[in-house]
Amino acid sequence: MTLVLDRLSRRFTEFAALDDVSLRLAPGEFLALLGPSGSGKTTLLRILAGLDYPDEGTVRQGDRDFLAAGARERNVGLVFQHYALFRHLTVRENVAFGLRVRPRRTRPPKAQIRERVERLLKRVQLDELGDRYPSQLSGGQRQRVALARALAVEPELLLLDEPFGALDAQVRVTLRRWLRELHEELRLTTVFVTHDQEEALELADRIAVMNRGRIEQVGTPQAIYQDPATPFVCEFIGRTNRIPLDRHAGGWSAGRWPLAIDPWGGRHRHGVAYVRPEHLALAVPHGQPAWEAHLRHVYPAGSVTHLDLQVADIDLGLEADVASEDFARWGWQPGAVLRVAPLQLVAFPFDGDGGHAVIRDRWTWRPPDRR
Ligand SMILES: Nc1ncnc2c1ncn2[C@@H]1O[C@H](COP(=O)(O)OP(=O)(O)OP(=O)(O)O)[C@@H](O)[C@H]1O
Repeated sequence: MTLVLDRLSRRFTEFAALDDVSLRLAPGEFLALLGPSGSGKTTLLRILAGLDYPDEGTVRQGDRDFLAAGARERNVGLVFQHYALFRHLTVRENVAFGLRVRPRRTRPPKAQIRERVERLLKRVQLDELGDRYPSQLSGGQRQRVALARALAVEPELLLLDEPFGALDAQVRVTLRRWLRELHEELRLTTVFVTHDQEEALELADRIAVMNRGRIEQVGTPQAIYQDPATPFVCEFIGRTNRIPLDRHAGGWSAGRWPLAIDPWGGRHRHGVAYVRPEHLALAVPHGQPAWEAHLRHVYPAGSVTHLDLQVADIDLGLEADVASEDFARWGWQPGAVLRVAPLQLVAFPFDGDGGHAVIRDRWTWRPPDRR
């Protein structure tokens, strides 16, 4: 049943760790909470787990007041970054722990516990290592044991707080793909906390981007990347170029490059455009509007080449990405002058005193063939 989080706030002394957060969690969905350190991700997860309570707001599951239930009654499985495995118990005993400590009334018979543990060990691909102790396992293996232990109690909600945060990059990638496959098999409602955007983009059905205790945007990974809703999301997800825009008598422009229309009907004077490195055209024909950009550095990175450009006209350095094959064909060398223009962008005007972006006046521009 859908879990409805409504207007949650949590303050620590004067500081709002969560500030008016609302979110719906559909059954079987994999939601990533993504945000920088201190943005409130763990606080939100702890509230769902029953380890902390909000000062304001509700969490409901149908008619049920989710927050009124104790941590045990909520039937959640928890995995943290730092493996909280019992060192003196084997892998098998660790996985069985949550079932063994149940009151007799709800505890399954021994044979059933044994059978469930074996099934789980197979599922997390550790059936050969059941007799080992945690100290005899790699970090990745320990996290899989932690996950098996969380799954053993057959939770309705799985809460994962940076479960792969302490592992090296290669193991992280392997485990995240494995977790996604496991999720597709089990379809457990899952909330996954991470500050690693690649992890969130690859794993999640939807991402909630958090900043300073608030949710900036909730959406599919594609929507978050293609249609960022706020300047924070533009800058936090992926790489981007931030280009100031100004309105003159002749319309809006960034230096010599003009916007085709006035998106804000004359209401604003200044704004900012965000352009991803892959959304810069680099060989705009003469006669079409473009900036002249000096190619300062070239960074080959396999199939893609990153270019570091300097545009004197707007006094900005820009990053551009180009397919390495195309780059080789063009034969540019550092020092070359390229004719550069945005292919698509997201723009926000600033309010009257020029201080804050006006989020509701967000404007996206794509050429017709990219809409
Ligand atoms: N018990 C507490 N007492 C006081 N402040 C707290 C407490 N718990 C969290 N905070 C503060 O609330 C803010 C949000 O913390 P939280 O742990 O939710 O962030 P996070 O997004 O999970 O960060 P990280 O990625 O670093 O774990 C932080 O500024 C933190 O210092």
